[in-house]
Amino acid sequence: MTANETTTATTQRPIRRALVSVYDKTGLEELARGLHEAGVALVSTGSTASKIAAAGVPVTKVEELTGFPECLDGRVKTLHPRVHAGILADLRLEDHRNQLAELGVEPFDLVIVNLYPFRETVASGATPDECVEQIDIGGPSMVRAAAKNHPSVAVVTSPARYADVLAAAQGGGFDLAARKRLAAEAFQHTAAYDVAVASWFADDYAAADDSGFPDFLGATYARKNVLRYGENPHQGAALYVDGTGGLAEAEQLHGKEMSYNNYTDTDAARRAAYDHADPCVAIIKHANPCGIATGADVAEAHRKAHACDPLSAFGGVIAVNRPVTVELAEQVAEIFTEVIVAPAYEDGAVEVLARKKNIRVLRAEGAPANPVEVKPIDGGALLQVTDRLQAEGDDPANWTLATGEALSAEELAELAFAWKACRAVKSNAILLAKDGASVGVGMGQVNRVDSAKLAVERAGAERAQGSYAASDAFFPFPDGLEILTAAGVKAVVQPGGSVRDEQVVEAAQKAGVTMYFTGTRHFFH
Ligand SMILES: NC(=O)c1ncn([C@@H]2O[C@H](COP(=O)(O)O)[C@@H](O)[C@H]2O)c1NC=O
Repeated sequence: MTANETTTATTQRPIRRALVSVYDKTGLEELARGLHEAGVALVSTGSTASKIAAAGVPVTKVEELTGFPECLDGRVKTLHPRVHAGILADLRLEDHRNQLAELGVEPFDLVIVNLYPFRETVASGATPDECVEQIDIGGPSMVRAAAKNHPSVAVVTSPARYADVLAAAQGGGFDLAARKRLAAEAFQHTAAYDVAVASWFADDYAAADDSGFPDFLGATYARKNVLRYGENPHQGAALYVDGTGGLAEAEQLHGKEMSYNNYTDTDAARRAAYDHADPCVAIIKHANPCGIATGADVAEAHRKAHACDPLSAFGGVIAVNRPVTVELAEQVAEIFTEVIVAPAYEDGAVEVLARKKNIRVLRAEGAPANPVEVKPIDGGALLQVTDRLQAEGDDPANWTLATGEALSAEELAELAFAWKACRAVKSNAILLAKDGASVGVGMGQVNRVDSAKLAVERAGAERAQGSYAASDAFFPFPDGLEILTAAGVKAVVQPGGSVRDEQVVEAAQKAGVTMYFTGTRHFFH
């Protein structure tokens, strides 16, 4: 016997008696049968006991144990000293063992509980009373008690663990290390459950005020992956999921492991691509677009997006708001690409992409859906409603013509594309577009003049001529706008609202350029 095996054997605790009380009855019959065959005596609540008995497995009802009926519509079943003393006795202590003997209480070695479906009940649109009724009280009490007493008791909260339970029951019980891990899982389970309850109270049922922002912000995340490193190799990093799906739970169909920067860029790419109703492709580098375009199909959108800035698109991250076709896959396979993400892939598309060993191919269903964004700051966090082009000023029907000739419907659609695409660019943002595609992007500059210069330079003289320009916030002076008009843009859209709007309008008028005000801005940092 090795030293390790000796430790395991000495900390193992045989399972002789188990308490089972589960809302989710998945796998219950097999579990009960297996435990019985391993010589484990079962004690159980109401319908759990009925189901075990119906499977032909001997079971003692909790009521027989406590001598007290389950009552108040199930609000009181297991909340009894005969149950909790049996879970909480520290069997390492002679005194506890003696007290149990005096009280005539038998200890439990295993507690298997899963809780009332509170979250699911809230999500179903149930009434407040129905939601309150689904707050489990007895279940978490047993789980927490057993987890606290892990030196003596093993606790299981998920049917996914039943196979381990049966193996342990047949093999001499869980050792201490396993019981500690089970206890850790159990506390995570009850913590997440309580956060869901507390959040519902704070956000919905008993909001402190009508600000729309709860006075308590709770969130629980489960680690999905440890990443190779963070933004830089000297930074450790890991991916956590909140259970709502989205990019964090995307299915990887091919390629190297996702990195921290891959995730942040892919998030930005999806945000950009799903802003458009038509088939759209966004190509992102360092969280900024080097091309966004719509097209009759995704292959056309990709050709147009790539043409915006082929130099920068090298090593980019591509998001598509429709299924990837074989035609698109053939195009992407020609270009060094870090990641492609889409809601689906047509037959054969993944195989084409997989010709490149390293490209990460992800499937993430649906548009990004987080209703709020939380940004950590030193000592706290900022929370804001997610910007999803939901403002009045995002609809061209609500724009004000500040100067120049009104655009035709087709031209207005071009300017509206520029406005939406500009939203995906880090501030200060200027974006020039033509034929439903970005042609020049000026991003992340600390003054709007440099952003305008960058956009014009990237577009080049020919593409800038007759293009449609968008600015994510107002021009504080005419200088930024003048760079665009000098490059020959056809029309400009911007929020307006500067104290010098008059001068800016005058400059556009002088250049003969149409300018619309949206009254809405889209800073993005
Ligand atoms: N009140 C209690 O004493 C109590 N004890 C256990 N429960 C829950 O009752 C459920 C199982 O009940 P049943 O076996 O009747 O289906 C489990 O989800 C368990 O967490 C209780 N219910 C709610 O608090």
